Amino acid sequence: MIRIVIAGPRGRMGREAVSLVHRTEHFNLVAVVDRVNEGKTLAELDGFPAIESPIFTDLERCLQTVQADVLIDLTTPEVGKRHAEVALRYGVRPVVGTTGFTDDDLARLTQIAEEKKIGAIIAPNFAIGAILMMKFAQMAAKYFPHAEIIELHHDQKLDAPSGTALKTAQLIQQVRSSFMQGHPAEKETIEGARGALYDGMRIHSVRLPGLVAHQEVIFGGDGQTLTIRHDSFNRASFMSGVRFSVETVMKLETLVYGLEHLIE
Ligand SMILES: NC(=O)C1=CN([C@@H]2O[C@H](COP(=O)(O)OP(=O)(O)OC[C@H]3O[C@@H](n4cnc5c(N)ncnc54)[C@H](O)[C@@H]3O)[C@@H](O)[C@H]2O)C=CC1
Ligand SMILES: O=C(O)C1=N[C@H](C(=O)O)C[C@H](O)C1
Repeated sequence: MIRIVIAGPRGRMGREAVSLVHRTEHFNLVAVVDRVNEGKTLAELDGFPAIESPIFTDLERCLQTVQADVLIDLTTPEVGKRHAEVALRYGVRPVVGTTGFTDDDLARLTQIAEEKKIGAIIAPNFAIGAILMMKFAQMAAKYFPHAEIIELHHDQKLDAPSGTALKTAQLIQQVRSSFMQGHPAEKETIEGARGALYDGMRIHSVRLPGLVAHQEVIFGGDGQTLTIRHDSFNRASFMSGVRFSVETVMKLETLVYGLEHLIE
């Protein structure tokens, strides 16, 4: 039995994760961390099954009160960073889906995980199709070094570019020489027209109601283009990756950033 705390249970992802943990026989939801509702149980909140998991508004107090193995964090960038650090310090393995972490954040958390010799997973995307899309993009970049990333998300998303787009850009960067794409003399007549710049390649972020989570990587070569696209149409698409991460983090002794390191 893996004892789990979920932070952000009332969010779009958090609700799916509560349902996943509830229906998985060897998972036990020992508590949740919410912004409000201290002292209640999940069962008292609208739209949740009859789960008696206590609600805390502070992760430290939660981990001082309940015994947990894994923290699933699905909150906001600032909260997610703080939660991952607190969990590691309490010997609880973080599985973080929250995006918006910088390289410095990842380095600090990696150091703590190594000091504590416990596993942690920070996964910018839990959907298997998105992980394959990133892997295929990295393969393609060896042959097509000119790439632009277009990520498209719902308009309630806080961070831009998405964690997935940043991860994709890093994977492409690893297999191509650094260079600036486009015409050396190009000028934006409206600021931002060419998107964000990551090591010479452009990332474009679309935010619209109706979208969930989508990404296209377009590669250009001599007389041809190649487009690799992934679409998540609902948040259930992320849940097999959350389940896999919870099971896998129990066997790790360091921090892994991205599920592409864990799937064959
Ligand atoms: N890795 C992946 O596959 C995926 C990652 N995400 C990421 O997960 C995060 C959450 O996304 P959504 O569920 O769409 O957002 P959301 O806005 O629906 O949910 C966030 C929840 O966090 C809660 N929260 C805020 N501060 C808190 C605190 N101090 N303690 C406890 N809870 C707190 C909010 O009340 C809210 O319920 C985002 O960073 C998003 O980018 C989203 C989808 C997939
Ligand atoms: O906020 C979201 O919705 C998503 N966030 C993650 C990201 O930033 O890449 C994963 C997925 O794209 C959905």
